[in-house]
Order: sequence, then structure tokens, then C-alpha cells
Amino acid sequence: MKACTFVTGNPNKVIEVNAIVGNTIPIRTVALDLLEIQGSLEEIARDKCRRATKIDRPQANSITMGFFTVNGPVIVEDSGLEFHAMGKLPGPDIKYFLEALGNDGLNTLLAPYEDKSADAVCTFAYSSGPDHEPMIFQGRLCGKIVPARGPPVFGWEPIFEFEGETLAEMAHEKKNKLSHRYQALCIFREWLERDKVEKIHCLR
Ligand SMILES: O=c1nc[nH]c2c1ncn2[C@H]1C[C@H](O)[C@@H](COP(=O)(O)OP(=O)(O)OP(=O)(O)O)O1
Ligand SMILES: [Mg+2]
Repeated sequence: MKACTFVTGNPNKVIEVNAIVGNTIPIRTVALDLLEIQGSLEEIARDKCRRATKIDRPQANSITMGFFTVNGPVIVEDSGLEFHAMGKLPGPDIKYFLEALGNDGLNTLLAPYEDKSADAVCTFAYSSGPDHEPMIFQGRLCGKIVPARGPPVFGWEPIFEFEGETLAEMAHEKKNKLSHRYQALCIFREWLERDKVEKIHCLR
């Protein structure tokens, strides 16, 4: 069975996706930061996915400087962080907010508000090839934004608290059994397994 290609520029996503799916879905990864349009998480993921299926001739890979092509099924992912007090902002723009303000600055943004709750949203888009419209699989984890605690290894993990622990403090095994990414991948896996014959055919 031919593997599904996960195109992402983020090595932490690769580590988590591999840990979550194990060998239940054959996935190979390609390290490439795809262009992202402005829009909702779903629109961004769909557009990235269409773009990924069209990588049909050797592409320079900016991260490894290797060359690759994508043939067959593809998945991409877009993650957002929605502050309830701010009408779901920064949402898909969290990457740029984090780069500009850091985790402390994200806390400061919420200082005027009593409501510190936030949703971490993970949106996968899957397509079996350039002629197939992407399908969307989304997972959501509701937590709250707190002053940073825990190792600052992956994005906004140190400021996102779920049931008393920040994601940075949480054991990886635990995060990978409850996270927004875990939930999205469970729905994706269920969909793949439903009507298995047809989907396996898609993955060839
Ligand atoms: O579980 C997570 N725990 C903490 N931080 C996270 C998580 N998941 C994404 N993040 C961060 C990475 C990036 O700063 C932003 C999402 O932006 P996003 O465009 O989806 O990711 P990216 O550009 O790093 O990789 P990609 O090439 O797949 O688009 O939130
Ligand atoms: Mg991105």
C-alpha cells in the first residue's frame, strides 16, 4: 500500500503525527513550508492540500535541500489558537502572533479580559490526488491561556493549560491521547477505515 504524504514545515507536527498514528496509517513526510492563503482554518488547509497534490515535478526542499515529488494521496494540517474573549482571534494567524509577541505577549493580549479560555484547533486536509477535492478532519481542545510553564519546545504549548497542566508540562504520551491533533487524526482514521476497500484503493 502506497503511503500518504504528509507535507509540513514543522518537525514537531511530524513527531506527534507519527506518535499518534504509529503504523495504523502508512505516512511518509516531506519537509516543506507550503504557502498559506488568508482565510479560515478549513480554507487554508484545503488550499494547502490542493497545492501539495500538484507537486508533480522535483521540488527543491528548503529544509533538507533534497529533492522530492509527491504522487498520490496527500495530507496537510493547519493549526489555530482561538481566544474566546477575542472573537476567536488569533485563530489561523497564531503562528505570526507567536513569532511577533512570544508566549508572554500572547498572555498580555488577554490581560484586559477575565475570560482566558481558548480552543486549540487542528485541521487536516486529505486528498487522494490532484483531481480530488480535499476532505477536512478537525479536532478541538478547549483549555485556558496562562503564564508560561514547562519547556518551550513546541509553539504555544507552555501557555495552553488543560485540566491543570500546560501542554508543555504534560507527558507527550498524554498529550498525544487527548490533543486537538489526536482528535483530528482519530476522525481521519475512522473515515479511512470505514469503507476500507475503497480507501485502500485510493492509497495505492
Ligand atoms: O500542538 C501544538 N502545540 C503548541 N503549538 C502548536 C501546536 N500545533 C501547532 N502549534 C504552533 C506552530 C505554529 O506556530 C502555529 C501553527 O501554524 P501552522 O501554519 O499550522 O504550522 P507551521 O507553519 O509551523 O507548519 P505547516 O508547514 O504544517 O503549516 O501553532
Ligand atoms: Mg504553516
